[in-house]
Amino acid sequence: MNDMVISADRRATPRSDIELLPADERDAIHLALRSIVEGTATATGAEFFRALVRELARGLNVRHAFVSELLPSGARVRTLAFWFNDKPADNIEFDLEHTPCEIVMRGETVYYTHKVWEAFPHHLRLKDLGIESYFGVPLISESGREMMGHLAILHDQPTVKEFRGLALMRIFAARARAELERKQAEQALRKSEERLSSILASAMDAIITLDAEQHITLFNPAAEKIFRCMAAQAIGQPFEPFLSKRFGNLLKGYCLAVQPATVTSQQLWAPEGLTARRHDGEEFPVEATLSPLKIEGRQFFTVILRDMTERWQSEATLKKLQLEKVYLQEEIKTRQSPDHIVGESPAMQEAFAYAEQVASTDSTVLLTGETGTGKSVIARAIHDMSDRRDKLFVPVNCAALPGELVESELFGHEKGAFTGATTQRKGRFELADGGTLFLDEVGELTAGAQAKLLRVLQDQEFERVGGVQTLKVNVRLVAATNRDLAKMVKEGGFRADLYYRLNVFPIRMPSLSERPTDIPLLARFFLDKFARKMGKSIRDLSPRACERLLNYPWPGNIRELQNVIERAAILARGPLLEIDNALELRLETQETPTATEPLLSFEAMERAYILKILERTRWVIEGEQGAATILDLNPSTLRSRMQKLSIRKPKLSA
Ligand SMILES: Nc1ncnc2c1ncn2[C@@H]1O[C@H](COP(=O)(O)OP(=O)(O)OP(=O)(O)O)[C@@H](O)[C@H]1O
Repeated sequence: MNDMVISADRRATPRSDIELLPADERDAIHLALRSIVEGTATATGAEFFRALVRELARGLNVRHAFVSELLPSGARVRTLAFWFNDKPADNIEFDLEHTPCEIVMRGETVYYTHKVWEAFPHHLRLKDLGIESYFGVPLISESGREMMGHLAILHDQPTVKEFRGLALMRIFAARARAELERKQAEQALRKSEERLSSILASAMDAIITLDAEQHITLFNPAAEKIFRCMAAQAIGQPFEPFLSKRFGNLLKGYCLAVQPATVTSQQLWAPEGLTARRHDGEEFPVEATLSPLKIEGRQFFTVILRDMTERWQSEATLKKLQLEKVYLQEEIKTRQSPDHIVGESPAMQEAFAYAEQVASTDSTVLLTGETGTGKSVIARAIHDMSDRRDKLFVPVNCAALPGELVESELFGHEKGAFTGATTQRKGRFELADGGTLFLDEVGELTAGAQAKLLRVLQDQEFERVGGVQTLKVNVRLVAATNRDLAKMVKEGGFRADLYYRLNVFPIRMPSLSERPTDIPLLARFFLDKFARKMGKSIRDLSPRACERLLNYPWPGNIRELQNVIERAAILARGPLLEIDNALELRLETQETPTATEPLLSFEAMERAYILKILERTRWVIEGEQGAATILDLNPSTLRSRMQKLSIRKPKLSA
């Protein structure tokens, strides 16, 4: 039988154990104690553990000794130092189950004076190695709550029952525990430092700490990148040169205002619009938070700062793209430009040749001509033929913009420039940068907008409404008007200087009546377009329709022709397109009375008009071609009007 002793008294005071020994044993123990103390005195960390097991084995005259650390699972230990067969050995890790160490780990001091292997038959190594005696002391944390590891000695000889070395082991277990606690604290600190430095290193934001004098004490890798300055250069330097004046003042004020007593609740979110300065002097927009920090009674400040340059740029690009998208969508909807520009008449060919010549230059073009003559079509053709064709063509109808908004629409506005200007907005000049701006109905511009437009034409620069920053653009201007600008200038309705600037290269679009040969061409072009769109097979214009179109003066020019053909195509039933009577009626209603014509009363005019219609319809009142349909009256209403106005069918025309 082996002799096993388990001491229940964990807190026995080892030194007093020694004092109780007989003098000769006490001396021997004191000698061993001194040699162990001297052998381990200067060592710390791993070196201490190595010295401890060595000195312990030598001092107590045993062959093996180790000190271990309990692993987190609680079921295994790893040696911190291992003395084996009278010499140092590599550390080992082992399961506690079926070992005397398992009992030690429950907090007991354990010793087996001989045949320890008999008590642990499953632990084959004990027998193999010829281990006879075992002594183990637990390492319990200072708080007494945590099992940390153990200190053990093993020997290949039985030992005496009253093995006094146990007192020594208790002394050194306390030392080993203190060293182990220090090692674990160091490890925890190292881990937390690693975590902190990996947070600092991986942070996208600059993290900077400042001391009370606002000198930099920490500068993370993101700060190095953002400020283009190495930490080694920045640390110890004042932070002020890295900030714009406004930000610098804000920081100074903040540091002064922070009350040490309420230090934790005084975080500051720096307002929008702040800028900082890179090491090379470049200023950039930032967002930042400032917070106070107390370390060991000393005041520090943390600045977390984000470079907003890219975000602002992306936002600006996004805004521009969104604006462009809206324009392009609008354009797709409204653009009715023909697949090709129809017109073989000399007048049209001449206008087109001018457009072709001027397209490749950056000259301002002024398109004049009656409404519907194709000024917008030519403006786009000039853009498409120019080198700017890959950039935007931005059409603006000046007549469609309310007077008070025209300037902000063209030149943009700053936030707060006027009531309702809640955000900054780019104008169409900025949008058209690199491309072409088409100002339709330019004669409708307000005086303010005329002045600004003149400046852009002269210097290619302007300010947004409410803005101070001068913006430069590269825009080609094409303007159009159906008004007589020269006359407007004379009458004071249009700036003369602007007129001359616009009139650099005028192209007059001929009216349709000036190019009758184009009428059938255009009519067929529109007929083909609408018939295809409506899925109708209309082969051609009827000869009568052609004649009618040629005899009509087209005050609304191509737009009107297009509308007439569309209407006729809707009504068409056969393969040949007919133009209904409405065209003649348009003509008659549009005829202006000449000065020699007598002025009639309303009733006399009504009578004359109804008569005229009746003559045209050969006195047919009802039906699709009848006078009532043309006059948009109920036939019985027309009859009663005729009766009232004494209109009777003449006998001759019966
Ligand atoms: N040469 C052409 N060939 C085919 N279609 C044309 C031609 N010229 C104009 N159009 C068409 O006629 C219509 C009117 O043209 P546009 O809007 O260019 O006239 P405008 O002179 O600018 O009119 P406004 O002065 O009223 O603005 C458009 O639908 C256009 O597509």
